[in-house]
Amino acid sequence: MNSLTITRPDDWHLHLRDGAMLAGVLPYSAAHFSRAIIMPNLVPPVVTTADAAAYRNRIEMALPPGSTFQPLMTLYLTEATDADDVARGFQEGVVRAVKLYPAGATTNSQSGVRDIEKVVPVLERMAEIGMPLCIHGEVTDADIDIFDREAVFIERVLEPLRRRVPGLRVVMEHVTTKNGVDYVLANPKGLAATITTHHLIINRNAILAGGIRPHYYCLPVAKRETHRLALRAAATSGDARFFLGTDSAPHTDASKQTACGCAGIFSAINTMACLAHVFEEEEALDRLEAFTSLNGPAFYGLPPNEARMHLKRAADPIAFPPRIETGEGPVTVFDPMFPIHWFVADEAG
Ligand SMILES: NC(=O)N[C@@H](CC(=O)O)C(=O)O
Ligand SMILES: [Zn+2]
Ligand SMILES: [Zn+2]
Repeated sequence: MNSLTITRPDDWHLHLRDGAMLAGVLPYSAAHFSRAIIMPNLVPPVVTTADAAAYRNRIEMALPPGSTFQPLMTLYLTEATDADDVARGFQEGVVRAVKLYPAGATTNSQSGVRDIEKVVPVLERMAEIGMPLCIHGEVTDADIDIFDREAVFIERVLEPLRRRVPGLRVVMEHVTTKNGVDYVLANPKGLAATITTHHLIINRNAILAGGIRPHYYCLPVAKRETHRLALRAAATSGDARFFLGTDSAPHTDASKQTACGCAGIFSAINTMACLAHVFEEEEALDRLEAFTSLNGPAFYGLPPNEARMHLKRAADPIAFPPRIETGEGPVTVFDPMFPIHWFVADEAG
């Protein structure tokens, strides 16, 4: 197959940052995606509906002229989050979901939640009104091995939390393990997971074998091959509980290529091309649309986009830029380590 037409995709997990970085990266997401769930881990984080409305406005101001890209806003859950503010934001359509970061789990998560009991009233309110909770599912205990943190989180935090607040709709963000996939498969109601492009492509060897490669370091960290294969099977299965969240997370090269580099992979530019490659490899091109364009809207209670996207396969590999320039400095683009022949034939403005 050399071309494919799908419903225009959405990105259900995206970091756009703010200021000069926002201006530098936003056009790439807006060129391919109609909507995206925007992560709230700014400094300081997006914690109130007013913060979310102001951030949405800054995103809209940074859009290329004529773009119809729609940012779907989230709130960063803290132990001081006000349930009334959350409910108001959801009912007014300003806020689509709340994001739970365990304190210290990832980039800018210092204000995250330490004691789940403290946020139970907010979670109960969300369950009542049908508002989804997006979770960065890793424990932060120093004595838990970094490669085990997702699996341990499911057992120790996620399962008890879901029992404590039945009816809460949960998205396990960027699942990276077979444990995560199996947990979703075993729980038919109110649970879904996003999967990133890069976790379908790299395993942990990409970061560590033959030299340390900071541009493959992200959180949750890529795991061993068996996990990558489980993620591929889930993403290409067509199962409505799995959908795309690129977790495109730009950091400048200076902040990644250093003794203590930031976690995050910037993939907005070539995500759709990489995904077409992966789904072709898995003989599942007919299920790409479910993963990128249908399952996410269904979970979030939104209609799929009316617009279409045309993907084409070129005879020669596509030359994606190795990095982009932003007002904050260069940002390296995800390199899948294989030639990509697919490209998006109709980029939006
Ligand atoms: N994924 C990452 O490695 N980094 C994200 C944070 C996150 O999604 O955990 C970031 O904001 O840089
Ligand atoms: Zn995360
Ligand atoms: Zn993220």
